[in-house]
Amino acid sequence: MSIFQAPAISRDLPLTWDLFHRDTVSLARRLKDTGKRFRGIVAVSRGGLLPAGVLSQQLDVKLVDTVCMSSYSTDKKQHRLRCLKGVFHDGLGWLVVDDLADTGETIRALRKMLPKATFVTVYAKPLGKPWVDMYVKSLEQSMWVSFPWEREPGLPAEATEQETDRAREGEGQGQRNSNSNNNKKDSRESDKAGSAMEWPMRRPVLHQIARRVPWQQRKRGR
Ligand SMILES: O=P(O)(O)OC[C@H]1O[C@H](OP(=O)(O)OP(=O)(O)O)[C@H](O)[C@@H]1O
Repeated sequence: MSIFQAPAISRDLPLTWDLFHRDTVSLARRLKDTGKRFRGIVAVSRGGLLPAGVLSQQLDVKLVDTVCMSSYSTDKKQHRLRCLKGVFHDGLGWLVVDDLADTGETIRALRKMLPKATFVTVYAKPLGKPWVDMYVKSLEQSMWVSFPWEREPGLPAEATEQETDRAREGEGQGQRNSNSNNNKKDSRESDKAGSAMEWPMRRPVLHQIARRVPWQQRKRGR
């Protein structure tokens, strides 16, 4: 497994719904220009759910499935990528959609599951680009992308993760955690113990890939 170097956070990219929508429609137009028709779309949950909805409309593809990926920290400070729900075909004729290819680890893992699929993302960073067939916008590796669905309605695009958490929890419950890295890590570790890990009941976990990137160095600059 590759070891990725630490990208320094230089600036954030706060995306609005409108900009995300326009970028995803651009992706759809480029896909249409290829003349390729897709029998179905696989959204990479969670970030791929939103672009998949837009592409489903734009490309008039009504068959939509998901693969559900989760990454979490281990005691050895490694990061593992786990497939909570996969699909059981080779991807022929399918379009796999995610919001962002950051280190490329997610798409790289999914290419093993769906070797014949076409992989697209709306945004791609340098380490992620080699793993996708098409993307719309290139981002610096150090950028932290704040997607609109990760914030609360009414908060500005520049809202921090802490501001989003406070808005979700309401007044009086105190600040959950002053460190946004820990916020995400906590939620991922709770994923590890959650009931979603029970899927699929009678099949082995499809992909367990060691993530050797220290959390602070990981995608979106978090
Ligand atoms: O190229 P990579 O380094 O693998 O990063 C890209 C992945 O990271 C994000 O998901 P995240 O792990 O934040 O999970 P989420 O979509 O459930 O929030 C994004 O939606 C991609 O799936």
